[in-house]
Amino acid sequence: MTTSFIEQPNSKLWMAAIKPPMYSVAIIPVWVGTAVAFAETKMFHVGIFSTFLISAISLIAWMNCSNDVFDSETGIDINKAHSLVNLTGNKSLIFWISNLFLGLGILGTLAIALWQQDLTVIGLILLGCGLAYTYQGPPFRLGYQGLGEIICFICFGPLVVSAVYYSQAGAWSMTSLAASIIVGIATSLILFCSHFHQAVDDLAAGKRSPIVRLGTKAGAQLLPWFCGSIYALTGIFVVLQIFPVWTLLVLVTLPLAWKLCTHVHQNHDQPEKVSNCKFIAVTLHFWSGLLLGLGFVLPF
Ligand SMILES: C/C(=C\COP(=O)(O)OP(=O)(O)O)CCC[C@H](C)CCC[C@H](C)CCCC(C)C
Ligand SMILES: O=C(O)C1=CC(=O)c2ccccc2C1=O
Repeated sequence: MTTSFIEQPNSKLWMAAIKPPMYSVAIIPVWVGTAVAFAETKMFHVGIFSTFLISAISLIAWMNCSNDVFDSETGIDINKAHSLVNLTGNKSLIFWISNLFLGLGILGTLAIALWQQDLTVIGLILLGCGLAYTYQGPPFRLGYQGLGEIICFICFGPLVVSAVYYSQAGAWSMTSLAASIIVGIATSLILFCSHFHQAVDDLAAGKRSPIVRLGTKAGAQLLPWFCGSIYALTGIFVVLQIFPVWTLLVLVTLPLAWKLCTHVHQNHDQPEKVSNCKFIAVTLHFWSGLLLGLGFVLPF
């Protein structure tokens, strides 16, 4: 079961509701897309980089606030003390705050489009926002059908990394597409891990997450393949000379991936023990993304 309403102090619940570590999922695609663009064009537009970073953070805030609003309508968050809607008791306030973040995120990317005199970036981000809405918003709620990981991969991988690359270089790149696959997988891994401790509540609320569909044991067995694909693909892209050899720095995160897989393997059916695996996945995503980007920038 998820956290009960009486177990934790309010400040802890607010931190859990705001989810500060989760904002690294906004930073990494912007960093990697920009690093690949710098490696290929030797140019770096600091204004576009900073604007993209602020927009991406606003869009994650939109996703997280609106997630609590939409989940309050299905009853799935009834036991979730760290829901912003449950904490404030004011769904419409959280709804309007989420819209404010969405507006900020879109305005930022619009500014980049105007800067570039090209609507490509705003087009890609609007597509990402539309897909993100289908994950949790009515009438779609595709996350409830177990499609969240695929949506997450497309949005945080090819869509956003390509948009960031384009915002810097004004063109497309095979290397950026290859890098986006790694970022997309590492981000979907976070969402996948976030379902282990919620399997019982999700099943009761009719949410067929991949862990509800597979069971926690099969989910734990799938995890090493999921993590392994990050390293295997990086190696393949280096051998194919799509990535510089320095991107093998990603291998430094292997102990973290090992920690994640063994922790989930041992505790997959114990919600209170496995619940922190999402944050191990966030750490893995952050360091693998940081080192991947560094691998592109270091040769200069
Ligand atoms: C809110 C998300 C996951 C949480 O879902 P869940 O309902 O399981 O959570 P709780 O258990 O805490 O209730 C994130 C889902 C991500 C989504 C599939 C894709 C988001 C796309 C971005 C908005 C696109 C822009 C990204 C930016 C970096 C430019
Ligand atoms: O609250 C969560 O579980 C998640 C929030 C979030 O913004 C995100 C973004 C990208 C991948 C996964 C997740 C979450 O799991």
